[in-house]
Amino acid sequence: TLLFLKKRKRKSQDGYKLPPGSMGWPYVGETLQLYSEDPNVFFASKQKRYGEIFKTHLLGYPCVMLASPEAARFVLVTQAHLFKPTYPRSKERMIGPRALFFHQGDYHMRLRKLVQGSLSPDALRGRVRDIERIVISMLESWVGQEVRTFHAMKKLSFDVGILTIFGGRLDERYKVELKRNYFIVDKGYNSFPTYIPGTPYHKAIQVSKDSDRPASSLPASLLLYLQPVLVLFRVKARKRLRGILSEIMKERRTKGVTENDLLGCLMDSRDERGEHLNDDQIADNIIGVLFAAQDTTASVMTWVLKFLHDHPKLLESVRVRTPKHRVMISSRTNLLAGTLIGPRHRFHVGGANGDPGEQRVWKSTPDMGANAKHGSNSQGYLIPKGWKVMPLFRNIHHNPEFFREPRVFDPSRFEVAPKPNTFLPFGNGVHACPGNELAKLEMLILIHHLVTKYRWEIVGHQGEVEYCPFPVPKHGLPAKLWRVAGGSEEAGQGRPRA
Ligand code: HEM
Repeated sequence: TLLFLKKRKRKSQDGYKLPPGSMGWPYVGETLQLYSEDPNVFFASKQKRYGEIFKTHLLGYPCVMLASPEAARFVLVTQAHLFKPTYPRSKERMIGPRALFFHQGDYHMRLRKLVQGSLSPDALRGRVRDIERIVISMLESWVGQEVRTFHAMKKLSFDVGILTIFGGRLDERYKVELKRNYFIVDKGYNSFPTYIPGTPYHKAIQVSKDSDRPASSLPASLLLYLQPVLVLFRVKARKRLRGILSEIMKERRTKGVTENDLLGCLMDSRDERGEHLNDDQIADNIIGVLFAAQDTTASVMTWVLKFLHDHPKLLESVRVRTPKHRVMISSRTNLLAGTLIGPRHRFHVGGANGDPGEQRVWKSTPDMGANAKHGSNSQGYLIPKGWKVMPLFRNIHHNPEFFREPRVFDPSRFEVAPKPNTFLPFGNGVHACPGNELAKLEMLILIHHLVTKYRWEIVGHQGEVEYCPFPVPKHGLPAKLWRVAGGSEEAGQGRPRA
């Protein structure tokens, strides 16, 4: 049973104690261990050793990790009011402290309603054609070239994010400037800023994974010395993003434009006292949604390409079903993942190899880290005030008790609905993802066009996973794409010669 204690004094009376676990070294705790090994292995080995609730010390904070569905629900839903979402300060600064992720209570609810409204199936109905246009243009620009799938998908989800936020009429020069500055900020956002050899951040700046970013051609040692300059560069890019948003808002106000996109909803909103949101509040939330919409969706779409490629029978059955549902994409937007491709072939959002939602916990947008406001007790353990609490979606999704052979890609597992609270790709409770319908729509449109008009080949050996921090196939899954007529290899131009 889940109880909570208002006062730590009761701890000794009731005999509640801290969960088992290790706090590691003074100050650094177990941070280096987490960052120098596969996070799957790190958390799975802890769970194996200490059970579903364990303590550790990461990034300077004592933490309690929750790998049980009931304990995660306790923090996210039933006792959510006892926990305050927190992020590393560097990330809060990058996104902007007024973004909804960092808040609880009335301000959070007000913003959440606005964001949710502009991402609802009703609002998305008018965006389908534009999303299709973006998807087709991305796929056509890929034909005949080797491209890292993850980067292509990042660009796709960025463009869809811009469409949802600013509608279909944003001036091209604004789009170019937003993209240029956003990707500079993004580069630093997901890295753990340390120069300690062996850590992913250190490796990332030694061997850039990003072929289309200019810094990658610089020698590693020079990059190390350039880090403080790069940080300043990012701060400048964040300021520039804010500046562009001000210009767009000013232009709309001068011209008296009212739009039903996210920016329009935020600009028009008034609270019960008739007060508008100020420009800082609007800007932080726009930048926040851009971040939340990007690597999450891009990493899932990268896995979709990989799994369809690796499972030709699945690809064929998706192709055969898709034309029947083609009309549905343009006429309805209340599609759920799986509707288009049939229940038998539902994708496990988050993939068998990881869970983008949970990656947020440590290194990305909406972090599940929470400060227990009171000493609280989960399944008989004490969570002292000020400790971070992290629901571990990854461990829950990989628990063989809930998902047989969890690491095997087997979409048929979803023919039977998962047990309650065991499958949470979009989170749970008041902070659950308001962009889930858009993400599913975007994926459906991509899958539809991919399987009906294109085939692709993965370049190089692909077995390993890297964390950016979302799990993606190594090097972002380099792949070549070509067109096929009628969706079948035989009828089309066929595989291009190398
Ligand atoms: C496959 C893609 C996606 C996945 C797996 C995903 C997952 C999640 C998860 C797990 C959360 C909850 C985090 C928490 O509880 O703190 C979340 C929150 C959020 N997501 Fe998504 N997301 C995706 C796509 C999107 C998109 C496309 C958008 C917007 C266009 C979006 C906007 C947001 C926002 C604004 C929040 C914060 C909500 C709040 O704090 O109230 N997400 N997402």
